Amino acid sequence: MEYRRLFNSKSLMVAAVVILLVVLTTYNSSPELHNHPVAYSRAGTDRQPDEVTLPTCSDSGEDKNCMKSRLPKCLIIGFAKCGTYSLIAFLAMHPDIVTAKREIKFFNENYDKGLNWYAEQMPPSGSSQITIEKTPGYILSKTTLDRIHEYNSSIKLIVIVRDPVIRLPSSYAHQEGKRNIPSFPKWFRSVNFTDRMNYFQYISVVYKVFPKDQILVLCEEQLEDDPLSVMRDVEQFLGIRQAFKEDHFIFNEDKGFYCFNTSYPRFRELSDVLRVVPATGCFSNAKGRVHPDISPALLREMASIATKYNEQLFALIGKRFNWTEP
Ligand SMILES: Nc1ncnc2c1ncn2[C@@H]1O[C@H](COP(=O)(O)OS(=O)(=O)O)[C@@H](OP(=O)(O)O)[C@H]1O
Repeated sequence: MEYRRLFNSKSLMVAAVVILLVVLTTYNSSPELHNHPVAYSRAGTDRQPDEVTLPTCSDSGEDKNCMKSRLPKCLIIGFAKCGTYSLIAFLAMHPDIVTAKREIKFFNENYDKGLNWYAEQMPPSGSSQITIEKTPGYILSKTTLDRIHEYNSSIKLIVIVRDPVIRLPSSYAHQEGKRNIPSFPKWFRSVNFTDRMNYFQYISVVYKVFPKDQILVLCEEQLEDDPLSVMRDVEQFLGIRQAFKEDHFIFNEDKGFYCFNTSYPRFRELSDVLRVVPATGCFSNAKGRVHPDISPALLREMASIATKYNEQLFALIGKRFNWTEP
């Protein structure tokens, strides 16, 4: 009896020590592995990293009903003040698309947090859905684009641009609430306006890092005037079914923009996460601000600076936008 008790307690101790050693070895083997994006993507299987955390199901197969956080297969990488929010919010209505609820800024500002952290920011999705994240700042740095390429070299990228002569007043209107902001002409000369009007310098880098067929360049003016046609372009680009219909969007005379058709079931499902006025289906007042009046002379000056960059852009992407000319 004594002998058996001794044996049991000894084997229990040995088992406990073995378990402890296994746990410690696993933990110490590569403490940064799970936090380092590149290390993570190389570790494990050869698959592209689209299946990371598993909060709501334990099925590792591709069961359609298995909802889990999946990494983005498409990013909206630029440009700020060009309709990026309206674009991603409208896309969220598509049954095959799931969108991150905010700008995650992973590849530029939060890269050290690791790919697991990035995945955790994504809402659950089914295996046939595509997760999209937008951070307009991604396009501004080659390092960021290289990181995206290393993360997933076959990722799809969407860039949305806007008449540069309108984008600058939009940036100004966004800051107008701040105290001591100078008049538009003074503000314009205080910022690096040539840089802000030159989309070509940034988009040409994207074309160097990624193949052409993985890049879609859209324009804000089309999104504003005909959101359905933009949604169709994205459906085609992503290779997903045509689900958007004319009556998904309703032009609101008061707002002066297209808004969601609030009677769509998916709108009601999403309305608490979208920044919209639930009653109208329009975006909040942060979108569609009143722009400052600009003198014809300053407009001409801005347009003549922008025009050479615009021509370079049109040649690069093989399409033209109807933007202000000098
Ligand atoms: N349907 C609809 N409703 C409201 N607003 C619309 C819409 N479509 C495009 N836009 C334009 O989106 C502009 C804001 O761009 P972003 O969302 O990229 O701004 S931000 O960078 O996220 O702050 C915003 O710019 P401003 O008009 O200067 O406010 C809008 O012109």
